[in-house]
Amino acid sequence: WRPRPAHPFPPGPKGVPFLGSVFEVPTELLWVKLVEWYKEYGPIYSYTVLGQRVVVISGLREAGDILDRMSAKTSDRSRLIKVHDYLTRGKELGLLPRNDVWRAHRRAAHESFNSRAAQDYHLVQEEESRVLVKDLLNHPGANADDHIFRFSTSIAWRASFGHELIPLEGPDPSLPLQEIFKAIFTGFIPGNSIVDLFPFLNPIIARSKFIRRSAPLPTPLQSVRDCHCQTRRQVLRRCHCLFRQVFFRSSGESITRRTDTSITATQVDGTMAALRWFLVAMILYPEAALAAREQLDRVLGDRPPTFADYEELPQIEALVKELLRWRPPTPAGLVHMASEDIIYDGFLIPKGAVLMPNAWSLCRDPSVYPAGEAFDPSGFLDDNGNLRRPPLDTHDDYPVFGHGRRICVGRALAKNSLWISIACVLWAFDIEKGVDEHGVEVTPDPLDFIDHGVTVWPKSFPVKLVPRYPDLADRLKPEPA
Ligand code: HEM
Repeated sequence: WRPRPAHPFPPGPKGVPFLGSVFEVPTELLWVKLVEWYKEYGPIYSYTVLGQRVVVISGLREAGDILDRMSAKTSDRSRLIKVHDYLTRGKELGLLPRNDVWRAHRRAAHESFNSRAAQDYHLVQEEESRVLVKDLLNHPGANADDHIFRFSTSIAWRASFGHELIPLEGPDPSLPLQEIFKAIFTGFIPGNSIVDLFPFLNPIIARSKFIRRSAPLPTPLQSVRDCHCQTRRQVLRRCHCLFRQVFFRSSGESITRRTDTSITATQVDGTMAALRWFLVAMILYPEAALAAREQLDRVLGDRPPTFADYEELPQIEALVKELLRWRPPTPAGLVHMASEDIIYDGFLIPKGAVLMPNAWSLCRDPSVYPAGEAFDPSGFLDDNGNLRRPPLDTHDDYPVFGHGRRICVGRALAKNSLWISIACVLWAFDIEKGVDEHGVEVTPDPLDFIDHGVTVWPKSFPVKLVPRYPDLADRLKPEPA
């Protein structure tokens, strides 16, 4: 028996006794349901799944109040047993509870990826973007998704482990990661695993080798980790990467052993999703591509962009912001957990409640982003064509990277990867509709989503990239020093 709380829980769907909303919460495209409920219950609502209260936050002001300003009480993570205990064996930074181990990992990752440190990866990102353009030029038959995958994993691999560039055709040490990402991210969705729905089963599962063997991950995860361990010592001394930072400046080997694939998984998936949506947006909204291209041509003439051009190309940053707003790669956000009881707007958010920032709705908060469903980067620019001052609670107009003490630690690196690759592709190509195997032109459907667990991608579609310069390959060669 528990005393009736003095404050009510946030309103929301009632579900059925004991089970709550377990039958209403989908295991795929979760945010679609969250948006539907937002329209019915408002920016703060809650539901339960098997006794677990989930509070969904869909307004920027509310997210700022609860997840940023009350971060000391709202930056824990609920324990996802399947992913944390079995798939990643307690080595996923993003899943660690708010304890000293998490703080040490977070510090190490921050040292390596804060906005100043992220500049150390500029050369890698510029090189990778030129390789992306070159590959798109030389392999027009290959699926654009393959190029985007190569680009995203290669940067992640180099930034995290100091690896060499991963070629489009050739040995790719990151391949096992694809399988790992899918399994990890699927496990992130609340209610997606039996052991998380019925935690009392955990002791039985923990003792049963037979049941645990059905978890798909340990072998590839182990092999990827072993690969880092072998190459790490040789490459670390001559590269700039997260592991070097951690290995030589922080608490050493114990942390590197623990951090491994988690950081790579997050960055690859988010960047990949965003670049796929970029191609969709450029085909459906050619006027946005045109505005950015005019600025590129005016500032650069016919040479490819570099980070030195950053200040003079606000159109590109506006485009990146709009891309992440229009199609947030993680539309249901990543959940936090309340570590204390909180009273907010007269409602009780109880200790242990799962806090879910509904990124899809946050990115469409009408008080700040009136463009809603349309793709319009000009909303981020003032009358003089400069970036507008970001409104309160938007994290520089990037609400997509999360909140409070859990805010994405690699956001500077991610933004830079998107900025330089988008600038290079727009400078190099006209992006047009491709044709299917019957020669029929295909218009990508912006509402055809592929659920990849935490991230959501557009369904694969053909795209035609028309080089804007006959001597594009020559123009990509680095200038002689
Ligand atoms: C477009 C690309 C990316 C997107 C959309 C994205 C988004 C996110 C989001 C929504 C979170 C959860 C924040 C929260 O709990 O409030 C997160 C956490 C995290 N991100 Fe990213 N991210 C991206 C790229 C990256 C990159 C490039 C890195 C690493 C270099 C990275 C590393 C992490 C880590 C380690 C966490 C967990 C932080 C913690 O729990 O303390 N992410 N990211």
